[in-house]
Amino acid sequence: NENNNIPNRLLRSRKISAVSKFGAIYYVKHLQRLTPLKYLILRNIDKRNRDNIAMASSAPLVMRLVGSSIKIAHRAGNIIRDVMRRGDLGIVEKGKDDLQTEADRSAQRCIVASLSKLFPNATIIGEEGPSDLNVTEDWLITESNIDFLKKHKCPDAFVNLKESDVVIWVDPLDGTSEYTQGFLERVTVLIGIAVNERAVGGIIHQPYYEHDTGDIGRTIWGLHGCGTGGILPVEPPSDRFLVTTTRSHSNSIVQSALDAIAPDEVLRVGGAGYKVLQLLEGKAHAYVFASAGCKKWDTCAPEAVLEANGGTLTDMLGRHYQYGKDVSFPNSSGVLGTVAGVSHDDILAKIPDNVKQAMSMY
Ligand SMILES: Nc1ncnc2c1ncn2[C@@H]1O[C@H](COP(=O)(O)O)[C@@H](OP(=O)(O)O)[C@H]1O
Ligand SMILES: [Mg+2]
Ligand SMILES: [Mg+2]
Ligand SMILES: [Mg+2]
Repeated sequence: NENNNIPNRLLRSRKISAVSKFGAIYYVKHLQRLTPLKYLILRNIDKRNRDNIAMASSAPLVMRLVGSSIKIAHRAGNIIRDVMRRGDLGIVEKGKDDLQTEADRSAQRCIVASLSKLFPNATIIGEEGPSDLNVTEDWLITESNIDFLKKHKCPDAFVNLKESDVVIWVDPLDGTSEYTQGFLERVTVLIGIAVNERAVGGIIHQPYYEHDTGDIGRTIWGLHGCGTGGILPVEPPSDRFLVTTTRSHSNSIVQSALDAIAPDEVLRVGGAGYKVLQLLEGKAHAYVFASAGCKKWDTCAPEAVLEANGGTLTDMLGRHYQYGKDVSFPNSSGVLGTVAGVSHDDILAKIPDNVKQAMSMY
């Protein structure tokens, strides 16, 4: 389980490092307290810490992007829980059915400040617009997930990737409406990595996911050519066809698409990130949203994670969205996601012309 207490952990690793450096002196001075065995253990921990720091800074760019984003999304999740615990959500209405809270603002500041410090030449676009990046040390995450870096090799396609070719799409809190109404499990933090217009990497952090052990929060990642982690994907049932869609942003076109597909059951839940997690967990076969409401930051990370696991995410006409730095934000032709093993084309074929027309108007 990931350690939430970053300041303490830093403190501990600094202490260990100091003991290791001055170990000989410490050993002479505190003979009774620090046995040779303890000293050797501390020195080993220090060496491991230093190896990890070296690995985190020398790994290929795309691996550092994913490794750091795993840590950063986790920190943003802590901020989201802190705001809720304090109770004052600071809700602002950005537009119709479109809220922003203190958690959206603070989580974005933490994510964008951390990413821009680590990757100054990448383009970073956050849902909440330009943020004040002058944040406390506590919100500046410079660590990387070492486990990810150690266990995975950089896919060949990204070996020569340049920072200036990367666009990072940040949704600091996906499912704001659910957050304000207490459907907390559906809240996610989304960090999507785009290269050459395509969503290739993504992090979906779920701050309120409850593990059987009682621990809270999980982080799912996906990278093209590398697979997914943080979740054990489950296949959906073979005897029923289940579709997931919006809870709070439905309209008649959204409903026509669902009627035409005629699934055995429609799950109405909030959050683009959460709906893709439902696909990976075998709770639904398809995510169908025939509306222009989602934006690039809603789908970049979920698309990359779903596709890294063999699924597909496109618009309602079967086209992949473009995620370059100059694209417009709205996903104006809707969202269709399918899990590995489900035919995307079969579902596309069922979408009626009036829906397709409405989705290609922009
Ligand atoms: N009609 C609409 N107006 C504004 N935002 C919309 C929208 N339809 C979808 N969205 C955005 O798309 C995301 C997923 O929507 P839904 O939960 O309805 O499936 C939400 O992201 P945020 O919560 O990050 O703003 C939501 O705001
Ligand atoms: Mg929003
Ligand atoms: Mg969102
Ligand atoms: Mg959001």
